Amino acid sequence: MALSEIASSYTKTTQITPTHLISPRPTSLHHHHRLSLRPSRGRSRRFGILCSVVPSEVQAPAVPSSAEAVNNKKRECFGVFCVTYDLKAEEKTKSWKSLINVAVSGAAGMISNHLLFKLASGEVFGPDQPISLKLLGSERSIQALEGVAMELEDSLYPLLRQVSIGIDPYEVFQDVEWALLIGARPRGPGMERAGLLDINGQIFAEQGKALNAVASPNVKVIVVGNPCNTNALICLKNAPRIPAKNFHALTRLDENRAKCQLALKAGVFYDKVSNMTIWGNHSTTQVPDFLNARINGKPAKEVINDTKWLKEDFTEIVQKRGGVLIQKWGRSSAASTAVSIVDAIRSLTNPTPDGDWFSTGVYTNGNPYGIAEDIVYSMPCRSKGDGDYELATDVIFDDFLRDRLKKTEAELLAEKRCVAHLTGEGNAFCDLPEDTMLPGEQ
Ligand SMILES: NC(=O)C1=CN([C@@H]2O[C@H](COP(=O)(O)OP(=O)(O)OC[C@H]3O[C@@H](n4cnc5c(N)ncnc54)[C@H](OP(=O)(O)O)[C@@H]3O)[C@@H](O)[C@H]2O)C=CC1
Ligand SMILES: O=C([O-])CC(=O)C(=O)O
Repeated sequence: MALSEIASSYTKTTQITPTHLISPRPTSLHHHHRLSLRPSRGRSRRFGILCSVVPSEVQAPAVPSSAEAVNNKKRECFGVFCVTYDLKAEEKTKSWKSLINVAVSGAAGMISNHLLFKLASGEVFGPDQPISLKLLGSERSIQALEGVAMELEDSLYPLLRQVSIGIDPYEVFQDVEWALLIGARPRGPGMERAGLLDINGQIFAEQGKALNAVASPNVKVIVVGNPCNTNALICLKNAPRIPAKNFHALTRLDENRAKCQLALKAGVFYDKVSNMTIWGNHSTTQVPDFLNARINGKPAKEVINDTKWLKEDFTEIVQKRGGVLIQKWGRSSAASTAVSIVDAIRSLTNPTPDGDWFSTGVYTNGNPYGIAEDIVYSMPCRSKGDGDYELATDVIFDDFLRDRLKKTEAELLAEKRCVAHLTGEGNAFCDLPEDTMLPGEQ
């Protein structure tokens, strides 16, 4: 069924005024006060049109001044999210699945600005999958998050049943079935890689603890914020209740970039490229595997027949694509990263086409490739479409590939030693190789 059909298939039936559901906007005084405090629990704001049907999650509003009260009376809920729809009365929505809760951190950032609208449209989880978006921000971004929620409102997505915003992961991650962890501090001038690992590691340690405490027990977690492999490792180590297998570091953008380059070189459209593995770290040591990649079902090496280009140019182009883009755009890939997050989710929620596989950074725990255990390393995976995956075993290796796999493994092991204080493994010891860089750094 087309989304437009679904949209026209139900009617607004009830106007409600849930004064108890949405806290008043903070005054600048409130805001200033909050800046000096650790974010407290109970402060997420709901923008959902379903807000009327989940009374167990209501929260008490802050006590406003009388002037504020008058003001808030007029704007106690955000337009369309103050209206509820009578889903039960509508025949077509009966075929919808039950609501899923999806958390997005860094929700006011650039990647999220593309991703959220894809999630809300149905293109990610399907046209019969209503969705609740739970947006995690910070004191810095709370106003911007309201703006994001307003834009979501104005988009009139029929499947978007609820939007809530908050700054406390323990609240935002409540019952989430997917957590897309995008927010992370960018590396500033003069900041050591070790410093970046520590600062972002602390964010992901806290978010891991929060997921452990309140998320759905089988939540799937995709870590995007860099350095994403080690952030994912920190996150899963802080969430022992959740299977380690459920944590992913996003390397799908690298896979997509690699497919594009092979297609360009071979003079084919990129849908002809399959079995594209990115091995290892989402960094400049990542290994885009041209040995196992296929073009029109044939080994890429046979179709391209230029080993020098594959070993040197192709590998480096993919490793540094993010940096070149930053030089052109003045900021890192946002739209294509959002697309690759969609691809990553869809690869786990749809069966992998026969013979093909996809790349994702996963926890190494009994892998058949001889890669060190207990790190998050990107590998070739297949899914039945149930959210889970298995490692592909029909993979070949040669000396060049083995050598590269070791190098990216060494980098990840060094990153792991550097964050031992955040994974519960003792004192950190940072001896990062000098060439350790994000794809966006050059
Ligand atoms: N794995 C991959 O393939 C890719 C990963 N990335 C990574 O994704 C992340 C997000 O990128 P993008 O959306 O473009 O970035 P933006 O700068 O647009 O947004 C990042 C968000 O991170 C949050 N943040 C958390 N902690 C801090 C902090 N200490 N200082 C500043 N901001 C902070 C901010 O949100 P708030 O204030 O709400 O916390 C901000 O909105 C980055 O780490 C980037 O390197 C980017 C491209 C590809
Ligand atoms: O380094 C960055 O922030 C951007 C990045 O990961 C990429 O483009 O692959």
